Amino acid sequence: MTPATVHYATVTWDQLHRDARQLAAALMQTHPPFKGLVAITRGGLIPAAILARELGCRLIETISVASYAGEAGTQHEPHTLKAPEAAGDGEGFLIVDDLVDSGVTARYVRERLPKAVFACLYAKPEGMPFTDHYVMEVAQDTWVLFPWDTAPLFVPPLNKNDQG
Ligand SMILES: O=P(O)(O)OC[C@H]1O[C@H](OP(=O)(O)OP(=O)(O)O)[C@H](O)[C@@H]1O
Ligand SMILES: Nc1nc2[nH]cnc2c(=O)[nH]1
Ligand SMILES: [Mg+2]
Repeated sequence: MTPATVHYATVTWDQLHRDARQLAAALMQTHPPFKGLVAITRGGLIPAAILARELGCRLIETISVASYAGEAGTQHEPHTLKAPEAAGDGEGFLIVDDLVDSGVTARYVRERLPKAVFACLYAKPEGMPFTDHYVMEVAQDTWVLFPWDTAPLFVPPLNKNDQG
């Protein structure tokens, strides 16, 4: 994301659950049963839990990827904090993340699990080439606010004289 980001898209728990179930249905139609899932922490954890329940998968691996800024003007460089040992080269596994934005995280993980299928809930155009499945496209200049990023807040009424 660039500093020019101006739009936000709020995703509720209900919406996220519906989208994850829709993704599960699409995956069941297009792939044989998966041996297991690899959740990209942390954002992929809750989508992976919902998919695991729907797909009947009990083997859940994780890969923890952290990104840090490179030299000024260069793309951030991911590195692995925890490798997905149980997933081998990814054959028979489904990689799960919440979204692809620049695609840097997805590309990095796919290089390490070249035979795995990749799925996420939301995809921005730059990240789309790096995912096999997604549920909804989001504009590149939009920041997705997940339910775990937000909390309900009091909003004053438009009529400031009625603070009821
Ligand atoms: O396509 P990209 O530009 O790489 O962005 C997408 C990644 O960014 C977020 O994770 P983040 O690294 O912020 O960590 P988190 O999952 O722990 O919140 C999100 O969960 C994706 O994993
Ligand atoms: N929460 C959140 N994390 C991100 N990481 C990269 N893009 C996004 C986004 O749109 N929303
Ligand atoms: Mg993430």
